[in-house]
Amino acid sequence: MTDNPILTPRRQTEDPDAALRPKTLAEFVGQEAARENLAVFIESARQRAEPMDHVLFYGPPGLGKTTLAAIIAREMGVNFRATSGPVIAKAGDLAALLTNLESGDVLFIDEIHRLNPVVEEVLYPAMEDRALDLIIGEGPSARSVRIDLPPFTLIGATTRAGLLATPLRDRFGIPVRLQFYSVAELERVVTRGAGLLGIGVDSGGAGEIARRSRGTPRVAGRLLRRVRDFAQVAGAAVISREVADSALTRLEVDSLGLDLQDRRYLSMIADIYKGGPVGVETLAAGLSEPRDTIEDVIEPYLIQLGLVARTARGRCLNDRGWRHLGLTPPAADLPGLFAGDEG
Ligand SMILES: Nc1ncnc2c1ncn2[C@@H]1O[C@H](COP(=O)(O)OP(=O)(O)OP(=O)(O)O)[C@@H](O)[C@H]1O
Ligand SMILES: [Mg+2]
Repeated sequence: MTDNPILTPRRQTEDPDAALRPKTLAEFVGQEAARENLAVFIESARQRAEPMDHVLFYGPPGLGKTTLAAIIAREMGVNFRATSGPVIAKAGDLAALLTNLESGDVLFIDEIHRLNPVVEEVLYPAMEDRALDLIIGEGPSARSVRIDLPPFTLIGATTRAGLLATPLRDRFGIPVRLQFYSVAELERVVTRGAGLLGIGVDSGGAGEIARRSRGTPRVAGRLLRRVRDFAQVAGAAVISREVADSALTRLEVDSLGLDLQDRRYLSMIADIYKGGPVGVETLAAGLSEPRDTIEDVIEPYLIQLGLVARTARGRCLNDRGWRHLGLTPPAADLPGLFAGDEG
C-alpha cells in the first residue's frame, strides 16, 4: 500500500472525517466507561508487552468505532491495518492479510458482520490459537497444514452485533458497545472541531448544533461545516445560536435533530399505518430504503428519543412521535391496541 496522494487520489478526499478524528484516548470525547476500560486494557497489555485482546466495537454509525480502533493501535505503538468485511472475498485474501501482519499489529475489520462465512472460518483459529489452517493440494493428496501467526489484535466494528455468528462474537475478549452522545459531550465535539477547522462559534451556537446532531459526532461535524457555509455567506464572523438555528432550519434539521428521512419514516407510520404496528420490510419498501438503513441508521436514534417502539409485531409510533409530527395521538385506540400485550 502507498500513501502517495497521486497514486491514491480518492482516499485523501473521501474521508471528510479525517481532519476531526481524535488521535489519542485523551482527545476522545465521551464514552466515559468504554474509554476508561480501554485505557486500562491498553496499559496492562503494554506492561506485559503483549498485544491487547481482540476488541469488538458495536453501535450505530458515526459514534467513533473506527476512530477508537485507530487510537488503540496508536496508543499501543503498533501498525493499524484496516480492511472491511465485504472486501475480503476469499479465505485466501484473509490468509494473506494475516500472514503479512507484524508482531503486535492491529488488524481492523470494519463491517465485520458482512464477512463471508467461509472467510469467517479462517478467522476462528487465527483469533483463538494465532494459527492458520490451510488446505494444500486437492483430492486425495490434499493435506492440512497449520501456520503460526504473529501475535496480533483483531478489532472488529459493526453496526449490528446481533448479526454476528455466536462463535465469532465469543472470540472477542473485549466487546464494547458505543452509546449515543449527550448534548454536553457533542458540544465539546463541536467546539473542538471548530477549533481545528478555524471556525468561530460561541457556546450558544455550539449548543444548538450539538442538540440537533442526533447524538452522533459525525453528524455534529457535518452540521458544523454546513452551518459554517451559511454563516460565511451571511457574513457572520461567529456562529451564534441564531445563526446556527437559521442554518439548521434551512437544512431541514428540526428541533430534535431529525432530518427529512427521519420525518418521512415517522410520517409513514402515522399517515399510512395509523401508528402501527407495521413491519420493517413494509416500511423499507414504502420508503425505498434498504432494511439495513432503516434498522441501523434511522431507527436507533428515534427509539432512543422514545418516538417509536420496536415490538414483536412491528414498529409503533409512541405519543411523543405523534406529537413531534404535530399530530394528536389516537388516544381512544390505545387501550385496545395494547390490551393483548399485558401478562
Ligand atoms: N468521541 C469523539 N470525539 C470527537 N470526534 C469524534 C468522536 N467520535 C467520533 N468522532 C468523529 O466522528 C466521525 C465519525 O467517527 P467514526 O468514523 O469513528 O465512526 P464509526 O463508528 O466508525 O462509524 P461507521 O459505523 O459509519 O463506520 C469522525 O470524524 C470522528 O472524528
Ligand atoms: Mg467506521
